[in-house]
Amino acid sequence: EIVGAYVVALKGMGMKILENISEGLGLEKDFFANELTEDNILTINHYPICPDPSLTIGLPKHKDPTLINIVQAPADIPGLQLFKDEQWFGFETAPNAFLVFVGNQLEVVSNGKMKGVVHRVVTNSNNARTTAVFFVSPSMECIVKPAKALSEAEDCGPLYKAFRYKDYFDIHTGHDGDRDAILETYDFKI
Ligand SMILES: O=C(O)CCC(=O)C(=O)O
Ligand SMILES: [Fe+2]
Repeated sequence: EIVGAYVVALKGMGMKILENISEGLGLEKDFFANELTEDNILTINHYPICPDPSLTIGLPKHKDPTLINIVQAPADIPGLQLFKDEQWFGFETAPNAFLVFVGNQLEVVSNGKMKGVVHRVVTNSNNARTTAVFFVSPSMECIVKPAKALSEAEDCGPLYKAFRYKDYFDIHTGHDGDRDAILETYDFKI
């Protein structure tokens, strides 16, 4: 019952965030209120205490295969790291804050205006860490492509090819979210 209410609230928050993003991108407010956001999954990740964090990683380097991910993580136990300028860095979060990650599908739909964030989770030797991650994804049959309004408005044309989400997802899971493998398959031009 509680998880059900939590998921409904997360979906509502996700759609609100996407409404604001569509507005920021200059798209209609309800641009994402369709099969682009139809598939929603709540996962719980548990990272046990690791005696020697140099030997193992919690979650390897990846970009999320979704439109957005909403992460609730304990503020006082570090773990998440972002990859920027060829290096990893951790960051602090506020208590009870949600982290919103841009996934690959939002990168495609926004025609590259928003970039999927490369991240990983490291382990630590002092505390176990548990996080809740809500995935907002297209349905498997959804055709994902750059929003026409964006590719036409700037004369740059679509920077990504259209694809069926299931085809993308199968490659993503087969390559652990490896960016290059996905870019190669879809001939992304960036
Ligand atoms: O557990 C976390 O801190 C992040 C998890 C994550 O990146 C994911 O599930 O895609
Ligand atoms: Fe992730």
